[in-house]
Amino acid sequence: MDVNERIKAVLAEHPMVLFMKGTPQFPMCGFSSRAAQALEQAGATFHAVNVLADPEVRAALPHFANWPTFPQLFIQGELIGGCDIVEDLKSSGELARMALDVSGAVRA
Ligand SMILES: N[C@@H](CCC(=O)N[C@@H](CS)C(=O)NCC(=O)O)C(=O)O
Repeated sequence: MDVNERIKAVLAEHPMVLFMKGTPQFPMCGFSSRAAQALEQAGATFHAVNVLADPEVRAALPHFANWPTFPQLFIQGELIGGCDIVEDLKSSGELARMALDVSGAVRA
């Protein structure tokens, strides 16, 4: 499976995916740490992919998503954005609503 197929497979398997540097428990970059924290504070259940552990995904995702930096949050296969956008969505309450919608979609 090539790297784009692997990215698509992760996005198909998990409704919320955060591509980040490090893990939510051990983030390796402040931006990734803040995005993961915002998701946790919003009550989101998300799948995290450590791009530092997968150089192929790290190199391919900016082209795949047309977004140059990490972290990158995807919801139901669509790019939502990076740390700034995730924090804005959390502050407005929208991230919690999106997380609820996703969990409802999983239950349905
Ligand atoms: N303002 C950005 C900040 C993210 C950012 O600048 N990330 C850098 C440092 S972690 C990055 O991914 N650089 C490219 C790379 O390391 O591949 C956001 O909202 O996510």
